[in-house]
Amino acid sequence: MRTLQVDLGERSYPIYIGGGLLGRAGEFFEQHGLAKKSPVLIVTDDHVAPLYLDTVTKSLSEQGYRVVSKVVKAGEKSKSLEVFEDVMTAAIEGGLDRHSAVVALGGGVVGDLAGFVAASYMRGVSFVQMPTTILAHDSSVGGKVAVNHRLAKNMIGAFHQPKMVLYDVDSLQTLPIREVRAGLSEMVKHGLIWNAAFADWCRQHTADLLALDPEALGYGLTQGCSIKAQVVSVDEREQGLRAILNLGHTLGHALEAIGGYGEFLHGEAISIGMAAAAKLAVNRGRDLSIYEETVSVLKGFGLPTAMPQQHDEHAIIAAMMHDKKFKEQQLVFVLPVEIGKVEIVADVTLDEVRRVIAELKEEGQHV
Ligand SMILES: NC(=O)c1ccc[n+]([C@@H]2O[C@H](COP(=O)([O-])OP(=O)(O)OC[C@H]3O[C@@H](n4cnc5c(N)ncnc54)[C@H](O)[C@@H]3O)[C@@H](O)[C@H]2O)c1
Ligand SMILES: O=C(O)C(=O)C[C@@H](O)[C@H](O)[C@H](O)COP(=O)(O)O
Ligand SMILES: [Zn+2]
Repeated sequence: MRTLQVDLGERSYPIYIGGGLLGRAGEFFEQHGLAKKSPVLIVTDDHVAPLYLDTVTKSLSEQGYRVVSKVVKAGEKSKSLEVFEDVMTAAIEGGLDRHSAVVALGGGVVGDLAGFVAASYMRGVSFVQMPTTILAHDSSVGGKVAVNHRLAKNMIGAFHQPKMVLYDVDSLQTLPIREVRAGLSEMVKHGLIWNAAFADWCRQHTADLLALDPEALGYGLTQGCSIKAQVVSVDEREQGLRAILNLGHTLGHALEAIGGYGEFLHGEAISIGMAAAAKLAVNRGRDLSIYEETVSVLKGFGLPTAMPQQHDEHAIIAAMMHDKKFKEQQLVFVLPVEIGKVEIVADVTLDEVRRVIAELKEEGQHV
Protein backbone atom coordinates (compact mmCIF):
# COMPACT_ATOMS: atom_id res chain seq x y z
CA MET A 1 0.00 0.00 0.00
CA ARG A 2 1.18 3.53 -0.83
CA THR A 3 0.18 6.49 1.35
CA LEU A 4 0.12 10.10 0.18
CA GLN A 5 -0.87 13.14 2.19
CA VAL A 6 -2.94 16.19 1.33
CA ASP A 7 -1.45 18.94 3.51
CA LEU A 8 -4.15 21.36 4.57
CA GLY A 9 -3.42 22.06 8.23
CA GLU A 10 -6.25 20.74 10.38
CA ARG A 11 -8.04 19.50 7.25
CA SER A 12 -5.07 17.34 6.15
CA TYR A 13 -5.81 13.74 5.20
CA PRO A 14 -4.19 10.61 3.79
CA ILE A 15 -4.76 8.91 0.45
CA TYR A 16 -4.30 5.14 0.80
CA ILE A 17 -3.69 3.38 -2.52
CA GLY A 18 -3.48 -0.40 -2.70
CA GLY A 19 -5.21 -3.75 -3.17
CA GLY A 20 -7.85 -5.23 -0.86
CA LEU A 21 -8.59 -1.97 0.93
CA LEU A 22 -12.40 -2.06 0.66
CA GLY A 23 -12.42 -5.23 2.77
CA ARG A 24 -10.44 -3.35 5.42
CA ALA A 25 -12.70 -0.26 5.51
CA GLY A 26 -13.70 -0.84 9.15
CA GLU A 27 -10.08 -0.99 10.28
CA PHE A 28 -9.34 2.36 8.58
CA PHE A 29 -12.50 3.92 10.04
CA GLU A 30 -11.46 2.92 13.54
CA GLN A 31 -7.89 4.08 13.02
CA HIS A 32 -9.23 7.50 11.98
CA GLY A 33 -11.50 7.77 15.00
CA LEU A 34 -14.78 7.88 13.09
CA ALA A 35 -17.72 7.74 15.51
CA LYS A 36 -19.20 4.30 16.18
CA LYS A 37 -22.49 5.28 17.80
CA SER A 38 -23.66 7.37 14.83
CA PRO A 39 -24.92 5.69 11.64
CA VAL A 40 -22.67 5.70 8.58
CA LEU A 41 -24.31 6.36 5.19
CA ILE A 42 -22.73 4.67 2.17
CA VAL A 43 -23.74 6.34 -1.09
CA THR A 44 -23.08 4.27 -4.20
CA ASP A 45 -24.62 3.58 -7.62
CA ASP A 46 -26.44 0.63 -9.14
CA HIS A 47 -23.37 -0.61 -11.05
CA VAL A 48 -21.05 -0.48 -8.05
CA ALA A 49 -23.47 -1.70 -5.37
CA PRO A 50 -23.69 -5.32 -6.59
CA LEU A 51 -19.90 -5.46 -6.84
CA TYR A 52 -18.58 -3.80 -3.67
CA LEU A 53 -21.31 -2.60 -1.29
CA ASP A 54 -21.47 -5.85 0.69
CA THR A 55 -17.69 -5.92 1.18
CA VAL A 56 -17.63 -2.42 2.66
CA THR A 57 -20.80 -2.91 4.71
CA LYS A 58 -19.48 -6.18 6.15
CA SER A 59 -16.13 -4.70 7.05
CA LEU A 60 -17.66 -1.66 8.77
CA SER A 61 -20.28 -3.79 10.58
CA GLU A 62 -17.66 -6.24 11.84
CA GLN A 63 -15.83 -3.29 13.36
CA GLY A 64 -18.99 -2.22 15.18
CA TYR A 65 -20.31 0.47 12.81
CA ARG A 66 -24.02 0.81 12.04
CA VAL A 67 -24.39 1.14 8.28
CA VAL A 68 -27.18 2.44 6.08
CA SER A 69 -26.87 2.79 2.32
CA LYS A 70 -28.37 4.68 -0.58
CA VAL A 71 -28.00 3.37 -4.12
CA VAL A 72 -28.49 5.93 -6.91
CA LYS A 73 -28.78 5.29 -10.64
CA ALA A 74 -25.35 5.12 -12.31
CA GLY A 75 -24.34 8.02 -14.53
CA GLU A 76 -23.82 11.76 -14.67
CA LYS A 77 -27.57 12.51 -14.51
CA SER A 78 -27.47 11.51 -10.83
CA LYS A 79 -25.39 14.61 -10.11
CA SER A 80 -28.61 16.61 -9.80
CA LEU A 81 -30.50 18.50 -7.11
CA GLU A 82 -33.29 15.91 -7.33
CA VAL A 83 -30.99 13.00 -6.51
CA PHE A 84 -29.24 15.16 -3.90
CA GLU A 85 -32.61 15.51 -2.17
CA ASP A 86 -33.19 11.74 -2.36
CA VAL A 87 -29.83 11.11 -0.66
CA MET A 88 -30.65 13.74 1.98
CA THR A 89 -33.91 11.90 2.65
CA ALA A 90 -31.98 8.66 3.08
CA ALA A 91 -29.65 10.40 5.54
CA ILE A 92 -32.53 11.73 7.64
CA GLU A 93 -34.45 8.45 7.54
CA GLY A 94 -31.27 6.57 8.39
CA GLY A 95 -30.91 8.67 11.52
CA LEU A 96 -27.56 10.26 10.69
CA ASP A 97 -26.44 12.77 13.30
CA ARG A 98 -23.70 15.38 13.47
CA HIS A 99 -21.05 12.74 14.25
CA SER A 100 -22.04 10.52 11.33
CA ALA A 101 -19.92 9.96 8.25
CA VAL A 102 -21.03 9.85 4.61
CA VAL A 103 -19.06 7.46 2.41
CA ALA A 104 -18.78 7.82 -1.37
CA LEU A 105 -18.30 4.34 -2.82
CA GLY A 106 -17.93 4.70 -6.58
CA GLY A 107 -16.68 7.04 -9.26
CA GLY A 108 -16.64 10.80 -9.50
CA VAL A 109 -20.42 11.08 -9.82
CA VAL A 110 -21.05 9.39 -6.50
CA GLY A 111 -18.04 11.22 -5.00
CA ASP A 112 -19.26 14.69 -5.98
CA LEU A 113 -22.87 13.94 -5.02
CA ALA A 114 -22.17 12.25 -1.67
CA GLY A 115 -19.58 14.90 -0.89
CA PHE A 116 -22.12 17.66 -1.41
CA VAL A 117 -24.52 15.80 0.87
CA ALA A 118 -21.77 15.50 3.50
CA ALA A 119 -21.01 19.23 3.14
CA SER A 120 -24.68 20.20 3.57
CA TYR A 121 -26.24 17.66 5.94
CA MET A 122 -26.66 19.42 9.29
CA ARG A 123 -24.24 22.01 7.78
CA GLY A 124 -21.50 19.45 7.41
CA VAL A 125 -20.56 15.95 8.58
CA SER A 126 -17.52 13.73 8.05
CA PHE A 127 -16.87 12.47 4.55
CA VAL A 128 -14.87 9.45 3.33
CA GLN A 129 -13.95 8.79 -0.30
CA MET A 130 -13.74 5.19 -1.58
CA PRO A 131 -13.04 5.71 -5.30
CA THR A 132 -13.68 2.80 -7.67
CA THR A 133 -12.86 4.38 -11.06
CA ILE A 134 -9.58 5.50 -12.60
CA LEU A 135 -11.04 8.95 -13.09
CA ALA A 136 -11.75 9.18 -9.38
CA HIS A 137 -8.02 9.44 -8.63
CA ASP A 138 -8.76 13.07 -9.54
CA SER A 139 -12.26 13.55 -8.12
CA SER A 140 -11.66 11.90 -4.74
CA VAL A 141 -8.82 14.27 -3.86
CA GLY A 142 -9.20 17.98 -3.23
CA GLY A 143 -12.64 18.46 -1.74
CA LYS A 144 -14.54 19.90 -4.72
CA VAL A 145 -18.08 18.52 -4.34
CA ALA A 146 -21.09 19.52 -6.43
CA VAL A 147 -24.14 18.69 -8.46
CA ASN A 148 -24.88 19.96 -11.98
CA HIS A 149 -27.45 22.44 -13.19
CA ARG A 150 -29.13 21.75 -16.52
CA LEU A 151 -27.29 24.78 -17.93
CA ALA A 152 -23.85 24.31 -16.39
CA LYS A 153 -21.62 21.64 -14.78
CA ASN A 154 -20.84 21.56 -11.06
CA MET A 155 -22.76 24.80 -10.57
CA ILE A 156 -24.13 24.01 -7.11
CA GLY A 157 -21.49 22.84 -4.67
CA ALA A 158 -18.94 23.42 -1.97
CA PHE A 159 -15.41 22.66 -0.85
CA HIS A 160 -15.56 19.83 1.69
CA GLN A 161 -12.44 17.74 2.25
CA PRO A 162 -12.71 14.03 3.05
CA LYS A 163 -11.22 12.55 6.23
CA MET A 164 -9.39 10.00 4.08
CA VAL A 165 -9.32 8.52 0.59
CA LEU A 166 -9.34 4.72 0.53
CA TYR A 167 -8.42 3.76 -3.04
CA ASP A 168 -8.74 0.01 -3.60
CA VAL A 169 -7.11 -0.49 -7.00
CA ASP A 170 -8.41 -4.09 -7.21
CA SER A 171 -11.87 -2.59 -7.78
CA LEU A 172 -10.72 -1.09 -11.09
CA GLN A 173 -10.54 -4.53 -12.72
CA THR A 174 -14.32 -4.54 -13.27
CA LEU A 175 -14.41 -1.19 -15.13
CA PRO A 176 -15.84 -1.17 -18.66
CA ILE A 177 -13.20 -0.20 -21.26
CA ARG A 178 -14.91 3.11 -22.15
CA GLU A 179 -14.62 4.14 -18.47
CA VAL A 180 -10.97 3.02 -18.38
CA ARG A 181 -10.17 5.31 -21.34
CA ALA A 182 -12.14 8.22 -19.85
CA GLY A 183 -10.34 7.90 -16.52
CA LEU A 184 -6.94 7.90 -18.19
CA SER A 185 -7.79 11.27 -19.75
CA GLU A 186 -7.45 12.97 -16.33
CA MET A 187 -4.28 10.96 -15.61
CA VAL A 188 -2.73 12.33 -18.81
CA LYS A 189 -3.96 15.79 -17.79
CA HIS A 190 -1.90 15.59 -14.60
CA GLY A 191 1.21 14.93 -16.71
CA LEU A 192 0.40 17.68 -19.20
CA ILE A 193 -0.02 20.35 -16.51
CA TRP A 194 2.78 19.41 -14.12
CA ASN A 195 5.30 16.83 -15.23
CA ALA A 196 6.45 16.18 -18.82
CA ALA A 197 8.22 12.97 -17.78
CA PHE A 198 4.94 11.61 -16.36
CA ALA A 199 3.06 12.58 -19.56
CA ASP A 200 5.70 10.67 -21.50
CA TRP A 201 5.45 7.71 -19.10
CA CYS A 202 1.68 7.61 -19.78
CA ARG A 203 2.38 7.52 -23.53
CA GLN A 204 4.96 4.75 -23.14
CA HIS A 205 2.67 2.68 -20.90
CA THR A 206 -0.53 3.15 -22.89
CA ALA A 207 -0.99 -0.57 -23.54
CA ASP A 208 -0.27 -1.55 -19.90
CA LEU A 209 -2.69 1.04 -18.57
CA LEU A 210 -5.45 0.03 -20.98
CA ALA A 211 -4.89 -3.60 -19.98
CA LEU A 212 -5.25 -2.58 -16.30
CA ASP A 213 -1.82 -3.93 -15.48
CA PRO A 214 -1.72 -3.57 -11.66
CA GLU A 215 1.85 -2.28 -11.53
CA ALA A 216 1.34 0.37 -14.21
CA LEU A 217 -2.03 1.39 -12.75
CA GLY A 218 -0.62 1.63 -9.23
CA TYR A 219 2.23 3.84 -10.42
CA GLY A 220 0.07 6.03 -12.68
CA LEU A 221 -2.61 6.57 -10.06
CA THR A 222 -0.05 7.36 -7.37
CA GLN A 223 1.60 9.94 -9.63
CA GLY A 224 -1.78 11.43 -10.60
CA CYS A 225 -2.97 11.63 -6.98
CA SER A 226 0.37 13.04 -5.90
CA ILE A 227 0.24 15.86 -8.48
CA LYS A 228 -3.34 16.65 -7.49
CA ALA A 229 -2.45 16.59 -3.78
CA GLN A 230 0.51 18.93 -4.32
CA VAL A 231 -1.60 21.47 -6.21
CA VAL A 232 -4.49 21.35 -3.72
CA SER A 233 -2.11 21.62 -0.76
CA VAL A 234 -0.86 24.95 -2.17
CA ASP A 235 -4.26 26.36 -3.16
CA GLU A 236 -7.25 24.63 -1.56
CA ARG A 237 -9.96 26.99 -2.82
CA GLU A 238 -8.71 27.83 -6.31
CA GLN A 239 -7.48 31.32 -5.69
CA GLY A 240 -4.66 30.83 -8.20
CA LEU A 241 -2.57 27.71 -8.93
CA ARG A 242 -5.43 25.21 -8.55
CA ALA A 243 -7.04 26.54 -11.74
CA ILE A 244 -4.40 24.61 -13.74
CA LEU A 245 -6.36 21.44 -12.90
CA ASN A 246 -8.98 22.87 -15.24
CA LEU A 247 -6.94 22.15 -18.39
CA GLY A 248 -9.48 21.11 -21.04
CA HIS A 249 -12.44 21.94 -18.83
CA THR A 250 -13.48 25.33 -20.29
CA LEU A 251 -14.64 23.62 -23.45
CA GLY A 252 -15.11 20.16 -21.89
CA HIS A 253 -17.72 21.28 -19.38
CA ALA A 254 -19.62 23.10 -22.14
CA LEU A 255 -19.73 19.91 -24.22
CA GLU A 256 -21.01 17.90 -21.27
CA ALA A 257 -23.80 20.40 -20.60
CA ILE A 258 -24.98 20.73 -24.21
CA GLY A 259 -24.74 16.97 -24.56
CA GLY A 260 -27.33 16.68 -21.76
CA TYR A 261 -24.85 14.99 -19.39
CA GLY A 262 -25.02 11.72 -21.27
CA GLU A 263 -23.52 12.17 -24.71
CA PHE A 264 -19.89 12.49 -23.54
CA LEU A 265 -18.26 11.03 -20.46
CA HIS A 266 -16.38 13.64 -18.43
CA GLY A 267 -12.99 12.26 -19.45
CA GLU A 268 -13.99 12.23 -23.13
CA ALA A 269 -15.18 15.85 -23.06
CA ILE A 270 -11.98 16.87 -21.25
CA SER A 271 -9.90 15.07 -23.87
CA ILE A 272 -11.50 17.18 -26.63
CA GLY A 273 -11.04 20.23 -24.42
CA MET A 274 -7.32 19.49 -23.94
CA ALA A 275 -6.85 19.12 -27.70
CA ALA A 276 -8.64 22.46 -28.17
CA ALA A 277 -6.47 24.16 -25.53
CA ALA A 278 -3.32 22.87 -27.23
CA LYS A 279 -4.56 24.08 -30.64
CA LEU A 280 -5.42 27.49 -29.17
CA ALA A 281 -1.93 27.76 -27.69
CA VAL A 282 -0.36 26.88 -31.05
CA ASN A 283 -2.55 29.46 -32.81
CA ARG A 284 -1.09 31.97 -30.32
CA GLY A 285 2.47 31.10 -31.30
CA ARG A 286 3.40 28.05 -29.22
CA ASP A 287 5.24 25.18 -30.87
CA LEU A 288 3.08 22.91 -33.07
CA SER A 289 4.62 19.88 -31.33
CA ILE A 290 2.55 20.71 -28.20
CA TYR A 291 -0.67 20.04 -30.13
CA GLU A 292 0.76 17.02 -31.92
CA GLU A 293 2.03 15.39 -28.71
CA THR A 294 -1.17 16.15 -26.77
CA VAL A 295 -3.35 14.63 -29.46
CA SER A 296 -1.02 11.69 -29.94
CA VAL A 297 -1.08 10.58 -26.29
CA LEU A 298 -4.87 11.03 -26.03
CA LYS A 299 -5.57 9.20 -29.29
CA GLY A 300 -3.30 6.41 -28.06
CA PHE A 301 -5.82 5.83 -25.27
CA GLY A 302 -8.68 5.80 -27.80
CA LEU A 303 -9.95 9.16 -26.59
CA PRO A 304 -11.69 11.69 -28.85
CA THR A 305 -9.74 14.82 -29.81
CA ALA A 306 -11.90 16.26 -32.60
CA MET A 307 -14.93 18.49 -32.17
CA PRO A 308 -18.28 16.73 -32.56
CA GLN A 309 -19.98 17.91 -35.78
CA GLN A 310 -23.50 17.97 -34.33
CA HIS A 311 -23.00 20.93 -31.96
CA ASP A 312 -22.72 24.41 -33.40
CA GLU A 313 -20.30 27.02 -32.14
CA HIS A 314 -23.07 29.26 -30.77
CA ALA A 315 -24.33 26.56 -28.43
CA ILE A 316 -20.81 25.67 -27.31
CA ILE A 317 -19.86 29.28 -26.64
CA ALA A 318 -23.15 30.03 -24.86
CA ALA A 319 -22.56 27.05 -22.57
CA MET A 320 -18.99 28.17 -21.85
CA MET A 321 -20.35 31.52 -20.74
CA HIS A 322 -22.43 29.84 -18.03
CA ASP A 323 -19.38 28.08 -16.62
CA LYS A 324 -17.40 29.16 -13.55
CA LYS A 325 -14.54 29.90 -15.91
CA PHE A 326 -16.40 32.89 -17.43
CA LYS A 327 -15.42 35.76 -15.15
CA GLU A 328 -15.68 39.53 -15.54
CA GLN A 329 -16.92 39.03 -19.11
CA GLN A 330 -13.88 36.93 -20.04
CA LEU A 331 -13.38 33.26 -20.72
CA VAL A 332 -10.54 31.82 -18.68
CA PHE A 333 -8.52 29.09 -20.41
CA VAL A 334 -5.66 26.94 -19.20
CA LEU A 335 -3.19 26.78 -22.09
CA PRO A 336 -0.06 24.70 -22.48
CA VAL A 337 3.26 26.54 -22.62
CA GLU A 338 5.09 23.27 -23.24
CA ILE A 339 4.31 19.66 -22.30
CA GLY A 340 4.28 19.61 -18.48
CA LYS A 341 3.68 23.34 -18.06
CA VAL A 342 0.57 25.49 -18.47
CA GLU A 343 -0.53 29.08 -18.01
CA ILE A 344 -3.87 30.59 -17.05
CA VAL A 345 -5.07 33.01 -19.69
CA ALA A 346 -8.05 35.37 -19.51
CA ASP A 347 -7.75 37.29 -22.77
CA VAL A 348 -8.86 34.65 -25.28
CA THR A 349 -11.21 36.29 -27.80
CA LEU A 350 -14.39 34.74 -29.14
CA ASP A 351 -12.83 34.78 -32.61
CA GLU A 352 -10.00 32.58 -31.33
CA VAL A 353 -12.52 30.18 -29.79
CA ARG A 354 -14.56 30.05 -33.02
CA ARG A 355 -11.41 29.34 -35.01
CA VAL A 356 -10.42 26.45 -32.75
CA ILE A 357 -13.92 24.96 -32.86
CA ALA A 358 -13.86 25.12 -36.68
CA GLU A 359 -10.36 23.63 -36.84
CA LEU A 360 -11.22 20.74 -34.54
CA LYS A 361 -14.44 20.09 -36.49
CA GLU A 362 -12.29 19.92 -39.61
CA GLU A 363 -10.07 17.35 -37.82
CA GLY A 364 -13.20 15.29 -37.20
CA GLN A 365 -13.95 15.12 -40.89
CA HIS A 366 -10.61 13.42 -41.54
CA VAL A 367 -11.22 10.68 -38.97
N1 LIG B 1 -14.49 16.81 -7.66
C1 LIG B 1 -13.50 16.80 -8.52
O1 LIG B 1 -12.40 17.32 -8.27
C2 LIG B 1 -13.68 16.11 -9.83
C3 LIG B 1 -12.56 15.82 -10.63
C4 LIG B 1 -12.75 15.14 -11.82
C5 LIG B 1 -14.03 14.74 -12.20
N2 LIG B 1 -15.07 15.02 -11.39
C6 LIG B 1 -16.42 14.54 -11.74
O2 LIG B 1 -16.38 13.12 -11.76
C7 LIG B 1 -17.43 12.65 -12.59
C8 LIG B 1 -16.94 11.54 -13.48
O3 LIG B 1 -16.45 10.48 -12.67
P1 LIG B 1 -16.36 8.99 -13.22
O4 LIG B 1 -15.77 9.02 -14.57
O5 LIG B 1 -15.74 8.19 -12.16
O6 LIG B 1 -17.88 8.64 -13.47
P2 LIG B 1 -18.94 7.71 -12.71
O7 LIG B 1 -18.94 7.95 -11.28
O8 LIG B 1 -20.21 7.90 -13.47
O9 LIG B 1 -18.39 6.24 -12.96
C9 LIG B 1 -18.29 5.79 -14.28
C10 LIG B 1 -19.12 4.53 -14.54
O10 LIG B 1 -18.42 3.41 -14.04
C11 LIG B 1 -19.24 2.66 -13.14
N3 LIG B 1 -18.32 2.11 -12.15
C12 LIG B 1 -17.71 2.78 -11.15
N4 LIG B 1 -16.82 1.99 -10.55
C13 LIG B 1 -16.90 0.79 -11.16
C14 LIG B 1 -16.20 -0.42 -11.00
N5 LIG B 1 -15.20 -0.53 -10.13
N6 LIG B 1 -16.52 -1.47 -11.78
C15 LIG B 1 -17.50 -1.33 -12.73
N7 LIG B 1 -18.17 -0.19 -12.94
C16 LIG B 1 -17.87 0.86 -12.17
C17 LIG B 1 -20.24 3.62 -12.63
O11 LIG B 1 -21.40 2.98 -12.19
C18 LIG B 1 -20.49 4.48 -13.87
O12 LIG B 1 -21.38 3.82 -14.72
C19 LIG B 1 -17.95 13.85 -13.37
O13 LIG B 1 -19.17 14.25 -12.82
C20 LIG B 1 -16.89 14.90 -13.12
O14 LIG B 1 -17.41 16.20 -13.19
C21 LIG B 1 -14.92 15.68 -10.22
O1 LIG C 1 -9.99 19.75 -8.56
C1 LIG C 1 -10.00 20.67 -9.38
O2 LIG C 1 -9.76 21.84 -9.04
C2 LIG C 1 -10.28 20.40 -10.79
O3 LIG C 1 -10.43 21.32 -11.57
C3 LIG C 1 -10.35 18.97 -11.24
C4 LIG C 1 -11.25 18.77 -12.45
O4 LIG C 1 -10.78 17.59 -13.09
C5 LIG C 1 -12.70 18.52 -12.07
O5 LIG C 1 -13.42 18.13 -13.20
C6 LIG C 1 -13.40 19.63 -11.32
O6 LIG C 1 -14.63 19.17 -10.83
C7 LIG C 1 -13.67 20.86 -12.15
O7 LIG C 1 -13.93 21.89 -11.29
P1 LIG C 1 -14.85 23.14 -11.62
O8 LIG C 1 -14.57 24.07 -10.49
O9 LIG C 1 -14.43 23.68 -12.94
O10 LIG C 1 -16.25 22.66 -11.63
ZN1 LIG D 1 -12.20 16.94 -14.54
